[in-house]
Amino acid sequence: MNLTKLFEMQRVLDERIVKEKGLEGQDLLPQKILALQVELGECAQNWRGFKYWSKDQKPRTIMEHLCTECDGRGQTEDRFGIYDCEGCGGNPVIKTSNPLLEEYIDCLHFILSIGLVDDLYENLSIDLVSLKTDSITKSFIRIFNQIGQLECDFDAYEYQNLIEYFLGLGEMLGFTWEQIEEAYMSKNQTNHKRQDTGY
Ligand SMILES: O=c1ccn([C@H]2C[C@H](O)[C@@H](COP(=O)(O)OP(=O)(O)OP(=O)(O)O)O2)c(=O)[nH]1
Repeated sequence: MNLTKLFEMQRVLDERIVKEKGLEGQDLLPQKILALQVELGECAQNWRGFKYWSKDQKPRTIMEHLCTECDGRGQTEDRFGIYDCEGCGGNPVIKTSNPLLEEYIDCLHFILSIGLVDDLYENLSIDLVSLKTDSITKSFIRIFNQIGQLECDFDAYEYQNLIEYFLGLGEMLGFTWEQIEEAYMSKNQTNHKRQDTGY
């Protein structure tokens, strides 16, 4: 797991956002902390395993995106007959995505971004481990607590704990490091494209 490369990519993205939004010199740490809490909540929402009151506790790991030209029917119709849709050629599922992984990756962006504040990440120990608890629910709670703890004591010790519990959560959710890295690269690129198009 090479976090150095991800920190460098995150730095480029963050500096670009700050420049393009005219936020130079502003302390964005509170916003980043809250953004991480929100994304972590969205990640839990897509995991769903804590919803003991519901029959539907299945993680949202596959979402089908349907062709908009035929509204997912695969076919179009006119007065002469029914034809395969020109947009999708009759295969209306144009892509699938993994909402749970995507929310985890948004969290990773903000965790890296927080580590870049005051160069906190430079004091991380080289041997990062992944820390687990005895359930995914408790890992989510642990990470929420750890974010609060880091907000009180903004130091490398609390930051390292946050990363290590977050890495442990990724494993407990079934993600490999290769999957996480690839998804990070892809979302990082999307975030750049958003800046290109004035998001
Ligand atoms: O300084 C920043 C600010 C944002 N991001 C990234 C993190 C995350 O990948 C994305 C913001 O989250 P999301 O993609 O969910 O955007 P949103 O604007 O919150 O989405 P929505 O409009 O769906 O609420 O921007 C950074 O990397 N650095």
